[in-house]
Amino acid sequence: MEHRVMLQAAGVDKRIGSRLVLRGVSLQVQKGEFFGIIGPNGSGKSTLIKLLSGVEPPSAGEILLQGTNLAQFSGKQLAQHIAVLPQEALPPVGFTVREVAEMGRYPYQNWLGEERTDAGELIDQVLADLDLTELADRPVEALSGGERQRAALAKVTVQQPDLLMLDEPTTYLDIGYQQQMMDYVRAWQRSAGLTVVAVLHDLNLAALYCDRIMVLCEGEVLATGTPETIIRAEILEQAYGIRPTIVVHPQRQVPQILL
Ligand SMILES: Nc1ncnc2c1ncn2[C@@H]1O[C@H](COP(=O)(O)OP(=O)(O)OP(=O)(O)O)[C@@H](O)[C@H]1O
Repeated sequence: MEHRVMLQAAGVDKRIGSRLVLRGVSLQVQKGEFFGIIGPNGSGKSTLIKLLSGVEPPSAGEILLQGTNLAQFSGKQLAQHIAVLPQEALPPVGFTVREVAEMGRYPYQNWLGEERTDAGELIDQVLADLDLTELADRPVEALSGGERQRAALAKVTVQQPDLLMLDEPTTYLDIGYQQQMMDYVRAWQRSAGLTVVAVLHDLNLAALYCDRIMVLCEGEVLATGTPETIIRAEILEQAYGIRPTIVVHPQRQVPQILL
């Protein structure tokens, strides 16, 4: 059956020790949507990404991927659908850029590490698209932060997921690389109908790239909506305790904040 909803969470709680870190979180991400999650430090964003990607189970509630509970997928099956680009996208040391990209094929390989189709061409293409051809044989520990982030992006691209999750993907990047990375993900979203769920700290980036944004605050959903409805002084004051000035981006017509 064709599902228009890619990912759904219903009444999700997460308890860590004696603390309820997430409380009654519900969300629906449509296929092909760019969905942002924002919120102050410690509000539960990374924890939510762990649950949404199936790394950890919720303590209550359920999470469905195209209508099927995440708990019903094996790790390898899940990896054919969902790729996660973590905050510290530092691929393991001792591997070359090409080897790191090849790891993205893991969900399609049998226990001997063999794949039914040859992914060599795909890997070459992705390395070229990300400007990594020249660096393909370089060990990842000999890369700059921005290059390493591109190597990590190559790996998740080669994984060919339907759903890409980003946890603060631009944390260690300068503004040039931040924009490059977000543009790359958006181009992929538009060309392949990729669904994106991204935790973003930068509210201006969130407003520029997300179709909808959810605000998490102390483990609960404060609001969900388009950038225009979310990036507003009242909501940001409630979430972050600041009252920024909001202006409209002169070219893109989305809200941007000034501190
Ligand atoms: N393994 C753990 N043990 C105990 N507490 C934890 C653990 N993981 C997370 N927490 C707590 O859960 C809360 C939410 O953490 P989480 O990392 O999800 O927040 P976040 O919104 O991603 O924060 P940040 O923006 O700072 O990355 C925090 O109070 C954190 O201290």
